[in-house]
Amino acid sequence: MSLTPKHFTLENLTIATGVDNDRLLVEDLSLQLTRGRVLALVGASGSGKSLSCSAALGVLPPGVARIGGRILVDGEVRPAEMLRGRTVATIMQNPRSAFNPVKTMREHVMETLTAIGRSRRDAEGKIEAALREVGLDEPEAVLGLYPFEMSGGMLQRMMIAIALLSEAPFLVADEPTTDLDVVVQMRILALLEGLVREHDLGVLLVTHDMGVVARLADDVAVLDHGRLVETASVDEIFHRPKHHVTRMLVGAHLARYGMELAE
Ligand SMILES: Nc1ncnc2c1ncn2[C@@H]1O[C@H](COP(=O)(O)OP(=O)(O)OP(=O)(O)O)[C@@H](O)[C@H]1O
Repeated sequence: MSLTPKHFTLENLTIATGVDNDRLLVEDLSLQLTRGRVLALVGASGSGKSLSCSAALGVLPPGVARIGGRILVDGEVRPAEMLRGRTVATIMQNPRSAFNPVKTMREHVMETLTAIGRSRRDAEGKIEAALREVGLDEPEAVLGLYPFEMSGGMLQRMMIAIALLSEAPFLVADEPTTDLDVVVQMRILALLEGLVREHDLGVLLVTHDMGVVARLADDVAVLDHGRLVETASVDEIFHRPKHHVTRMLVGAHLARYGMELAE
């Protein structure tokens, strides 16, 4: 595998649960992330977006298993667990639940770096720069804070800073702005947009918000009941949606602005 991989691929992923894994939750899903591009994964609640992310990160919940498919980096098959944190970083929906309430930000940063086998000495000089880059302007003070001393927006910035420090070329962002108020949402989206460009990140962005898709995504994959029903550029998805689920998602978004989909 090259040191700076270009592609992260989920190939024919099938995820199941139940006795003998007889209930399929995600079926034959193939997606490809490319450096410098944002792929939005959209679909109704329960369509399998989060489980697909978890499978990509090798962290499926107990009782749920990947029963088919593989993960490739630049065409080479890799175990998801080996990639997590090193090749693929993650930011999640509820930043508060992602942090241990009795640990400071510095402890979180150090733990993450240790977990992915990065030298602390190498990273030490980069920590303050990473915090500044995500808009945490007083890094020394922030590193001494506990989660309860920080707002949701600050915690999300911190989670993004930790992802940056891992220097992973790919990022899985599962509903990264859902729990934030609208003003903070806009700021976090602008931050992510800049970081994708600056660090040439390949991003899988899970969202139910087509406004976020319009703002950040280059490409869109639409899931319905665990199956991929449409993949296209963001422009195609908004102007020429084909599948009825895509049409419904885009139509619902336009309706918020008093507009309708052209027939
Ligand atoms: N731990 C679990 N055990 C069994 N079934 C699960 C588990 N987690 C999720 N599921 C089921 O898998 C399907 C997909 O769930 P998933 O959370 O991936 O959907 P989603 O598209 O992310 O939904 P949302 O937008 O509501 O987060 C759903 O039918 C859900 O009930």
